[in-house]
Amino acid sequence: MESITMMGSPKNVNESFLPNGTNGIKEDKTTIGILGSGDFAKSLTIRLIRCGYHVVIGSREPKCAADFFPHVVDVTHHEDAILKANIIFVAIHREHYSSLWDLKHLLSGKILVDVSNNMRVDQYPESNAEYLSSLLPDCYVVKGFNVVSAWTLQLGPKDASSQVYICSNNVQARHHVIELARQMNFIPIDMGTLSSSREIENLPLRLFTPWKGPVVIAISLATFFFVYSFIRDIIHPYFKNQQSDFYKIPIEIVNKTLPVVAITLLSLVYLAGLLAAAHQLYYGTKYRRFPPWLENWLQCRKQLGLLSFFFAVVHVVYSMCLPMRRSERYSFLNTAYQQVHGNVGNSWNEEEVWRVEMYISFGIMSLGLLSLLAVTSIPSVNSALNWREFSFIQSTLGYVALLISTFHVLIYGWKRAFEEEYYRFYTPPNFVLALILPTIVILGKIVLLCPCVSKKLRRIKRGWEKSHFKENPSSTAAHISPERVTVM
Ligand SMILES: NC(=O)C1=CN([C@@H]2O[C@H](COP(=O)(O)OP(=O)(O)OC[C@H]3O[C@@H](n4cnc5c(N)ncnc54)[C@H](OP(=O)(O)O)[C@@H]3O)[C@@H](O)[C@H]2O)C=CC1
Ligand SMILES: [Cu+2]
Repeated sequence: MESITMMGSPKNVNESFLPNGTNGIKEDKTTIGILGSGDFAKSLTIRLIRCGYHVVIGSREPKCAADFFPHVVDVTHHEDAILKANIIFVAIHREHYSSLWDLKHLLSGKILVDVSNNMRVDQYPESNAEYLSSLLPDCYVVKGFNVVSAWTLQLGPKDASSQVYICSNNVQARHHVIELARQMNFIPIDMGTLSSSREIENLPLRLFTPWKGPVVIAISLATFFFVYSFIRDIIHPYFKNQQSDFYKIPIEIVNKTLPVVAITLLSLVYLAGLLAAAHQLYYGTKYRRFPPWLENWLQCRKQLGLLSFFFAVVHVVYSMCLPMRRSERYSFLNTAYQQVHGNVGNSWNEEEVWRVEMYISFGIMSLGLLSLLAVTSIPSVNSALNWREFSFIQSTLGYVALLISTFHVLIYGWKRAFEEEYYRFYTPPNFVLALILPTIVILGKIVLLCPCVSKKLRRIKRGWEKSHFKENPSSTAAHISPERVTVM
C-alpha cells in the first residue's frame, strides 16, 4: 500500500516529516484524535504532524496498528484516544459507526469529524454525518475532509489548492474545524448546517455531471452524421456503381462528420438564448420561469461551446493531414497524367482557386474566434473581465464566429452539391444538413436585432433591472436569463 511504504520506518519518518523541535512537536501542541487506523487515518496523521499537531490514534488493535505510524504518534485503544483529544476524526466506514455506541459516555461533548464517503449517490436515507449525529446526540458532529483523498493528504502542505467543504449544526465546532483545515493548508468552505452533509457526501461521487447532457448530444450527432455519410458516400456508390470507396472511412468520412457536429453544437449554444428571448417576448416579462428543459439547456451552454471547439480543433488537424494520405498522392498523379495525356498545359481554375482560398480563410478565422471564446470561459480569465467585456466576447463575437463558420461550410460545399449525380434531392450531403441550424439561429438573431423587437426586449429587461427582487424573489428566470449566463 502506498501510504504505508511512504512512511518508511518510524525513525525515518521522524527525521523527514516533523517540522521543528527536538521531538518534532510544537510546544503549543494541539492533540487531534483519529479513530481507525486505515489508509485515511495514516495519510491524515502525516498531514497533521507536518502541520505541527500531535496525533493520537484509537484502534481496536493498537499494537498491530502502531507499526504503520511514525513513533511520535500515540497509537492506543479507542477509550484512551478519546480521553486525550477534543477534536476526533472518525476514520472508519459508516457501516461500523454502531461500534461507537459503546463509547457514547466518553465521546459526549467532543467534536467528531465525519470524513466518510459512500459508494453511490444518496445510498442511505440520511447522510452519514446525520446518522452519526443521531447515534451520538451529545457530540458535535462536523462533516468535512471527505473530498480529499488519502493521496492528496500525503502530498503535504505544498498542495494548497484543495478545497474542503465543512458543515455542522454547532457553529463553534464548525469554526474549530474550519480553522484546523486552514492550518492544514486546505481552503475550507463553510457549508452551514449538517443538512448540507448529504450534498457534501455526494460531491466525490459526481462524474462530470454538467457534461453528461452535452456529451450525449455530441456523441449522438457524431454517430448520426457518420452513419449518414457512410451510407450516402460509401455504401450507395458501392451498390450502384460497384465503386469501392471504403478507404475513405478513417479520414474522409470522419472529417465530414467533425465540422457538422462542431457547427451544430455552436448553433445549439445560441439557439438556447434565442428561445429564452422568444419566451420573454411572448409572455412580455422576465419573471416567468423558463420550462425545465430550456433551463437545463441554458445551463449547459458552456459545455456545448467547449465541445464545439474540441470538434473544430480535431477537424482542423484532420484537414491539415489530408494531403499526407497515399490516396491523395495517387489521385494527384493520376490527374497530372490525364492532363499530360489530354495535352492540357494549364489547369488553373480561377473560380476554384478563390473558393478554396476563401473557405480556408473563413475556417481559420472561425477557429481563432472559437479559441477566444474557449479561453474566456476559463474562470481565472473570465473573472478578469467585466460583464460588458465578457458579454461582448461571448455573445457578439460568438455570433460572428457562427456566421463565419457558416460561410466556411457554405463556400466549401455549394459547388459540390450541384455536381452530385445521385441522390441529389433525397439525401443532401452532410454540409447541407450542417447549414440548417446555423441558418435558423442567424435569422433568429436578425429578427431580434430588428428595432421594434429589440426595443421591446430592452423594455422587458429594464423592468427586470428595476424591480426583480421586489416582485419575485424566487424567480429563477432572472438567474439564467439569456444575457446573464456564460454563453460558452
Ligand atoms: N481512503 C480514502 O482515500 C478516503 C477515505 N475516506 C473515508 O475515511 C474512512 C476510512 O477510510 P479508509 O481509511 O480508506 O478505510 P480502511 O478500510 O483502510 O480503514 C478503516 C479502519 O476502520 C477500522 N475498522 C474496521 N472495522 C471496524 C469495526 N467493525 N469497528 C470499528 N472500527 C473498524 C479499522 O481500524 P482499526 O483496525 O485500527 O480499528 C480500519 O483500519 C471511510 O469512511 C472513508 O469513506 C474519505 C475520503 C478519502
Ligand atoms: Cu472545415
